[in-house]
Amino acid sequence: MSAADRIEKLRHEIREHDRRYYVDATPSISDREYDRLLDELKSLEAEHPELLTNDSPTQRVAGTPIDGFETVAHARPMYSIDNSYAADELHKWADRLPPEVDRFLIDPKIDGVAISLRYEEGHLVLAATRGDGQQGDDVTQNARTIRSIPLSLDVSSTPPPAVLEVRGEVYCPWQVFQKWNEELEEEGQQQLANPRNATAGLLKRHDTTIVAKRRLEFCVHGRGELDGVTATSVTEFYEQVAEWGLPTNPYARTASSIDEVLEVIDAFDTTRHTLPYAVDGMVVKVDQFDLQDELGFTSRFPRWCIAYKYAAEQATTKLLEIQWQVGKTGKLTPRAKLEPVFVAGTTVQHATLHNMGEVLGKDVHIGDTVILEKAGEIIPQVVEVVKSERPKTAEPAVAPECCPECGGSISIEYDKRRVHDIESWEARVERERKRAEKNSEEPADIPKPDPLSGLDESARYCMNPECPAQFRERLAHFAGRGQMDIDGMGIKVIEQLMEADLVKTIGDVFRLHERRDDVLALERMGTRKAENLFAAIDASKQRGLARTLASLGIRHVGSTASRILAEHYRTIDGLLEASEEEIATFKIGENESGIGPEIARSIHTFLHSSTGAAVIAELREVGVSLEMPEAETSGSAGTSLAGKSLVVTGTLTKYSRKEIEELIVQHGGKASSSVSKSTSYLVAGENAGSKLDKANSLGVPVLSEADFEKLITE
Ligand SMILES: NC(=O)c1ccc[n+]([C@@H]2O[C@H](COP(=O)([O-])OP(=O)(O)OC[C@H]3O[C@@H](n4cnc5c(N)ncnc54)[C@H](O)[C@@H]3O)[C@@H](O)[C@H]2O)c1
Ligand SMILES: [Zn+2]
Repeated sequence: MSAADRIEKLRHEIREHDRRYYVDATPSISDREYDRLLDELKSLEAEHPELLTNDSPTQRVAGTPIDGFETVAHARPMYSIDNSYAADELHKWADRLPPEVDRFLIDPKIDGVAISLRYEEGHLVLAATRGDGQQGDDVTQNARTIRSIPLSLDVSSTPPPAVLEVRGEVYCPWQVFQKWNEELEEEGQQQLANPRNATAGLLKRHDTTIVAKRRLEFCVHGRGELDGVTATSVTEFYEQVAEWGLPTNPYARTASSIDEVLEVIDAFDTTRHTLPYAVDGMVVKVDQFDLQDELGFTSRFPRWCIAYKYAAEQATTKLLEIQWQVGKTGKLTPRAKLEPVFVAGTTVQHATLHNMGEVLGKDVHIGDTVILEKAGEIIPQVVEVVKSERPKTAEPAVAPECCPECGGSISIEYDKRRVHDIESWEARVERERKRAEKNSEEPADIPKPDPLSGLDESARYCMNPECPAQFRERLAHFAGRGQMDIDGMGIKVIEQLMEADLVKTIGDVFRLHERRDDVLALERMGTRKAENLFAAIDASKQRGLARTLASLGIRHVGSTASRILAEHYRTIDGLLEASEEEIATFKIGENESGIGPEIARSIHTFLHSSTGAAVIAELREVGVSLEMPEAETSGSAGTSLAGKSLVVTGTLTKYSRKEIEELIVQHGGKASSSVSKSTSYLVAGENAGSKLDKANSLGVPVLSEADFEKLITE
């Protein structure tokens, strides 16, 4: 292949990865692999400067604004940061700086999403994502739900500047990330690769209540347009914004030479593993603003700033076997069994391979030497196969043609995007033909997508409804923590119960006490343990509709969806009467419920299938509660303000501005800064001024603090 062709191919591939990464938040390759492609392109372009074009991915900040959000131009562009992986790269960077630079600021590189916050006269007026660096998406409504982003600045010690634009990182703390992934797993959905994808995916959601639920955090790390800010260095700037109530990273340090910088970086490699959020490197900045301004920017990066990325911890080991595990929905997941190896603090013996498409894509053979990586991810990943070390006897991986546990038949799913591309091809060609005809042009060539192949396989399912492996996994889920919470019914006991033919259906669990002697006859059971088990089973009958639904392991119907459904329909009969369409479209106040067609189809199909009907009948018969207790509402504060837009003005006695605005959001409302016809209420405190006049003239209802409290406690 000629250099020109290779360059074109790389650019095409990189753009495709950029789209997956920045727009869809579902990357298909690791960052390391991506960086390798970009490096190859960079060096080819360096060898062939005549082929360099300014639309090359090496020449611009990647990312594009997303459909459905308003696009906003940044007052000052938002750049990416040049990366380095080794000490000598940092030295090289420092060698190019003017000699006056004698102070660096180093702060942790939190692995989240860059955002710009604009405060005018102390009030948050705009939150925007980086987008392509020149233009981003207006995500103000989503940003307002993040608790560490003040809606107005704290001006008790320093008055606010006319304009304060801070740049910073929105991120998803480990705890939130883990809980979220557990929920996805429970719902049989694809898990999130890392906290950064989680954050990126969430910020582009249109439903602020979903965003509010996940508790993202924010931390300042840079500046945009400023008017009336006196800081002359990053250090001073951080101090100043902290006074206004904006969070900065407590681990920011200064150093006066690159050697000192490297010491800070080294020391932090240990600390970072103890933090409640993901840190993948350190960012080194020239501290003084005047020197930063003098240095300026390249097309993609500031010259006064560089990121040092810690190497993801990797290890090399041998892949012994591929095991196919059957999940509760029948999904078969390939898992690599490995020669035990120590990586990032733990001994690893297994790594996930996700699906057959990925196994084929990585060309995994049994007996291969593989490189494992534990980057931000908790579960180690097989990054690549070392082909040069492949033994002659190595066998290519094959997917099972039937369920490895029950022999049941298999159904295969393919990458949805590819299926769509293929199915829509003719229509796209036709559309282009019509468009061209109208403009009397030649239609552009829309290449026919390749047919589906094994590489596109995204999942494999055992279709046998009586598959014992599926039942075992379903039962473990049913009895598990957060679902029916049946203490003493772990996987081992479940296996024993199934083996002794004591439990063949979920209803059997609740009839176990009728077979006391058989239960007592199980190995390692004993009277005490059995009594505890019976008591736990009995107690679980009162968990209520939401938890019972979630415990059934219906695809896409996890704890969140179950709670929303239970709160809306109150009883199983209410839910049984609802049509699929009704379930997909009912509203909470004026808001979307968050259920949507996919969940609706799944729950409706289940409830009206013979299996589903049988499960419900059994649960009723044994006395499991299938109602939502009256007193119980959702974990969030409530939905009394759902779909309402509120403006707060004047001085309040009980709440700060930030507190009341948080309350509004917690109760499902929107806190806006200006009164218009669409404002639902104006909450007015002492000395309310022009906003009160405007509300009165527009006929917007005005609430006192007490009225407001009544509204949210109703
Ligand atoms: N896997 C894929 O398909 C794929 C595709 C595209 C990009 N990527 C990856 O994305 C990365 C490029 O993304 P990028 O342009 O956002 O660059 P980056 O993540 O390497 O670094 C720049 C970002 O760091 C953030 N940051 C965090 N803490 C900071 C601090 N204290 N000070 C300043 N900034 C801080 C800012 O948001 C800034 O935008 C590369 O590592 C690449 O591997 C992967
Ligand atoms: Zn099976």
